[in-house]
Amino acid sequence: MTTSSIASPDVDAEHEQNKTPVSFLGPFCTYSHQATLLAFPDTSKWVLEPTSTIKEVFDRVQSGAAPYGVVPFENSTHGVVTFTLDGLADRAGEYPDICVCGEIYLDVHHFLLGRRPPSSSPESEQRSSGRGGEENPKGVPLASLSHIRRVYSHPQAFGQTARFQAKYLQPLGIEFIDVSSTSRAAQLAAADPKGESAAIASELAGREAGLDVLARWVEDREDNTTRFFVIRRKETTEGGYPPPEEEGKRYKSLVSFTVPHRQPGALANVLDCFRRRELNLTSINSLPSLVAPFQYLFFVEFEGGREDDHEGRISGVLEDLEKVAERWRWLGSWRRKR
Ligand SMILES: O=C(O)C(=O)C[C@]1(C(=O)O)C=C[C@@H](O)C=C1
Repeated sequence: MTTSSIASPDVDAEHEQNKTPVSFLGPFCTYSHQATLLAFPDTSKWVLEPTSTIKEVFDRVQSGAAPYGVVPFENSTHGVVTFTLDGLADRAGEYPDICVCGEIYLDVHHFLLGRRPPSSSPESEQRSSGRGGEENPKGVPLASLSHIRRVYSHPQAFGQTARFQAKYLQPLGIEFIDVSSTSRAAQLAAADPKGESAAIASELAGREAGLDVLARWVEDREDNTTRFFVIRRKETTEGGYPPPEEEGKRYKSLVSFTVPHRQPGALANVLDCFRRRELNLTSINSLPSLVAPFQYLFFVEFEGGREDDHEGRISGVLEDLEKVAERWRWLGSWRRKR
């Protein structure tokens, strides 16, 4: 993917009107943008609309302003993305019509981006051996960082690069500043006239902002991957997502529920419904229910979908849930990608 193909979409207004909007956390070149392009690659059909927050993606999908949205759900290194879990939890009743209809996996490699120190030239860049031992090493600074005073990034990206920060940034007394996305972080670093700011963001975001690469592949693990959900309003078929596919017909589904708080074994009873129907669980998450302190809303994701429920196991488990959960909500099923 080149920066020009991703960051300078076709802006012919008349053309855009005939396309179906898809919302994602912007500005352009965020990881969310890159994931959105994987699921909605046909730019003659979809218009990709950046938002400032993940909440705004939920807002636009619920209101119908955008039939689809793409939101990061979990990262293989740092875990669940709480902003997205918040939207799916819908504890204020704002998103009654939102469900999940797809998933996307994106390999995430973070870069430290900023301005090279004034005295440095590419030739004088440090060439010490990093991961892999190649000429342009991974996970180590490529130039002195002594002029950097602050680093901007999204909290998830900070969480995925803790080892690099501890080894190379914290000893310099650098300040870490959370911002709404990694591309926003790159913009803020680029706007610093003194060149004392850096960002942890994608290579694309750095190129788009005109920043130098100060270190590449600074994530704690090379297999760092983020899984995104495609969300839509229930019943939306606009634009025909997901496209019909020959393969990949296996499904996953998501439900949320609360359990009677004072009843011993109440959570085990719900999980047992899935065991008895031989439905394999793929993730479990929880958030405070906000009904009373220390009561939780749970999310269970499992293999199988309403679309391929030939043996009635999904409809069966939902009937069982009705009996043992206090409240529950169907959040959708989609074709699994891995
Ligand atoms: O800031 C971005 O680039 C995003 O798209 C957000 C986000 C996230 O919230 O997980 C997406 C993927 C990476 O895990 C880091 C950040």
